[in-house]
Amino acid sequence: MKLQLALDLVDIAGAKEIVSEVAEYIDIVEIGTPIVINEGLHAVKAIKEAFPALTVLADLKIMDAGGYEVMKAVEAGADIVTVLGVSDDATIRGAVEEAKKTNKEVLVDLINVKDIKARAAEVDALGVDYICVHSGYDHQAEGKNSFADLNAIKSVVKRAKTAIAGGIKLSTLPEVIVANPDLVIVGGGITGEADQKAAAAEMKRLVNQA
Ligand SMILES: O=C(CO)[C@H](O)[C@H](O)COP(=O)(O)O
Repeated sequence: MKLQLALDLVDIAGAKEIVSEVAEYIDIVEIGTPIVINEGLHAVKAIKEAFPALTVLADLKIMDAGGYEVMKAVEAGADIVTVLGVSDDATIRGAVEEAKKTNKEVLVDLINVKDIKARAAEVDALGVDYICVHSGYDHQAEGKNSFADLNAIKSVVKRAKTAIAGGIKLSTLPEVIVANPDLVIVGGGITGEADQKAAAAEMKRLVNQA
C-alpha cells in the first residue's frame, strides 16, 4: 500500500516547503487541480525537478482530449495523470495509449460517477493503471466519504490498482486500511496539521503495517 500526499491549496514555493518536510514518508506527491489552475503545468515541472526521486501525479482531472493532455503533463514531468471516470471511453483510451508510450500511468478518478461498480469494471477493461474512489471537497462538506465505494469497486476491479481519496485523516486511516486499497491519497489530513511531518510519519507507519 502506497501513500500519496495531495497538495491543493498552496503555490509552488509552498508545495516545495511541505514536500521537503515529508518527502521521506510519501511515495507519490500530487500536484492538485487548484495548483494546476493557478500555476499551470510549471508546478509539475518545478516539483519533479526539485524532487526527482518522487513519483509525481498531475491531478488534471482530464475530461476530453485525453491523449493530448496526458502528453503535455508527461512532458512537464508527471509520472501519473488523472482522467475523470465520467469522461468518454475514447478519452480514457487516448490517455492510456499516450501514457504507455513513455511507461507513465493513468489514474481514473470516479468522482461523481453514479454507478461506481459498473464504471469501475468498464474503465478496468480499458487498461487504466489506477481506479480511485473519491469524495471531493463539496461532498466532504455534506459529510460524505468513499469508504463504502472502495469495497464496492474492489469486488469488480480485476487488473488495475485501487485508490481512495477525500478527507482521509489519521483518525479514519485505519478504517481505510482495512479495505486494503493499493494507494491512499491524503491532502488536508497532512497539510492541515500543525506538525505535518509527524502526521505524514504516522500515516506512513500505519500504511506500511498493512
Ligand atoms: O482531488 C482533490 C479534491 O478534488 C484532493 O486532492 C483530494 O480530495 C485529497 O485531498 P483531501 O484529503 O484534502 O480531501
